[in-house]
Amino acid sequence: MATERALEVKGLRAGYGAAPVLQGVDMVIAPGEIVALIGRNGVGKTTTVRALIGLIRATDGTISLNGRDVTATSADARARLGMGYIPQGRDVFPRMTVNENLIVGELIGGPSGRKLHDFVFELFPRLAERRNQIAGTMSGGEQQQLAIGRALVGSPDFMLLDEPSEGVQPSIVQMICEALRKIRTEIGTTILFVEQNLDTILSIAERCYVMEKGRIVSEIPSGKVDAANIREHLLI
Ligand SMILES: Nc1ncnc2c1ncn2[C@@H]1O[C@H](COP(=O)(O)OP(=O)(O)OP(=O)(O)O)[C@@H](O)[C@H]1O
Repeated sequence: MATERALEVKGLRAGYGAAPVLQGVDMVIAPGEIVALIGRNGVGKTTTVRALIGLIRATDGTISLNGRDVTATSADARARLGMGYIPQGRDVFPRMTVNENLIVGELIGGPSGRKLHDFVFELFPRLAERRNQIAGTMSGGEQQQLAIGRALVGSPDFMLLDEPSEGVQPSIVQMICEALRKIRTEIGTTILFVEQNLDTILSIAERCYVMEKGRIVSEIPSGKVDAANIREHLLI
């Protein structure tokens, strides 16, 4: 039976070595929601995403994906259970072509990955034109599109993006926002993204979690996501 909780995080604590960063993070995201994680610099947004996908270990608390406790599983296992991750700074394979990057992503997605390969080219026609180009020679915006495409062909139920608009020119940011909306509408993917760019948040977030000092301190609910409510949480 489908769960009403794509992601449920309870009392999550994590950090780097002896330095705790997350001090008990709680969040619940419904299937198909698009949620922004916002907050000032250094409050722990990237650390939250890295703990959710399993790149750093939880020292306490639980993470459940579609009702299944994944707290103790590896990043690789979480990817196979449906978590797709687009890190800050893109991180595509720079010496491979666009096509080769997508084929590597398909290894996680299995048979449905191949169909999504074509969908990626529909979402991002620029990638279709440049399918044989070496990824490292493309612009930052094109590499961001490819990073999203590579995660998408892994056929994730749940996508996590860390500052997808960072270093990307505004016209491409709009295209990326449209693509994320389309991914949700056409495939039903749940999306959590860390973002500092007000326009991007206003364009796609249905709800926001506000983070301070390693905790979620408030939520901007659906219908209240506007510039006045968000701006105060974005200042450095
Ligand atoms: N690899 C690391 N080793 C040790 N401390 C780290 C490491 N990465 C981040 N930190 C520290 O963890 C805290 C939270 O950092 P994090 O990157 O999660 O914040 P953030 O909210 O994403 O900030 P920003 O908006 O600047 O990216 C900061 O104090 C940071 O210095």
